[in-house]
Amino acid sequence: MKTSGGSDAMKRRAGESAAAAVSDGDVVGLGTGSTAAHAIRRLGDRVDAGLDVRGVPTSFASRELAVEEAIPCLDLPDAVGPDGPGIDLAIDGADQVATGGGEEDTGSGARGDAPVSGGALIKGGGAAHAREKLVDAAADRFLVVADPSKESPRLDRSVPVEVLPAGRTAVAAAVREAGGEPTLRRAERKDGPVVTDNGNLVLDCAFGEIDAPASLAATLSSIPGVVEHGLFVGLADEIHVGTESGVRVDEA
Ligand SMILES: O=C[C@H](O)[C@H](O)[C@H](O)COP(=O)(O)O
Repeated sequence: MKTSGGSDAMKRRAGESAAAAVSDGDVVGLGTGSTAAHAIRRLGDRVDAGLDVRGVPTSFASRELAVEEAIPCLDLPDAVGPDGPGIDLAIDGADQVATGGGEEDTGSGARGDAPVSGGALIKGGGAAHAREKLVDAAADRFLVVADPSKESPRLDRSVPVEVLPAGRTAVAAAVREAGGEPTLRRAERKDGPVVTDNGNLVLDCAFGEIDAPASLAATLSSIPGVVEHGLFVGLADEIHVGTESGVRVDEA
């Protein structure tokens, strides 16, 4: 599984804190990335100890880890279909977490019409954001797990945008039109681009400081050829931040 910056001990504290919020009988969205992996491993320990849960993986990698941990899995369509149990909570990492400020705006991706300030996220460093957004948005509660290196008053990292392969030049042009600079994500250990679990490509789009994440989310969602983007606005309920000495839990 991909790892990123930040101390692994802090990521582990965050993951374990979120895993502790899972109750017997829950259906749990299993996020992707090095921080969510700690939550999945702790859930695996709890399953070993007799906890009855079912996981809904957000990627090939999180499914592999869940299988390794003997966590029974459900596919998303079965979990949220008419006869499905739904998803009680999702636990997922983030590449950047807004700690506050920004315009109060709403748009595509926001849950309800709550004003947006802190808690907006950039996700997709592992190119898993399309399925992550489906699972995280479907959950009754979405717990973000992070270390302090992810926190920022304003979002300013590049926004991953998953695109249909045939749409990549048209989407890139539309992103430039919207003030962004798109870069096709290239694979590190193969010649050529990163191909997502869904068979698509990723454009990492630099917009500088993002003052109005919901407005930008709506703009990106409206571009033909965009499958999903990594701005998660109005979705997070709690942020579990692992620190040097423990865990801080913030309401989003
Ligand atoms: O596509 C990947 C996901 O959005 C990850 O949750 C995100 O990149 C954070 O990963 P990590 O916990 O490894 O920093």
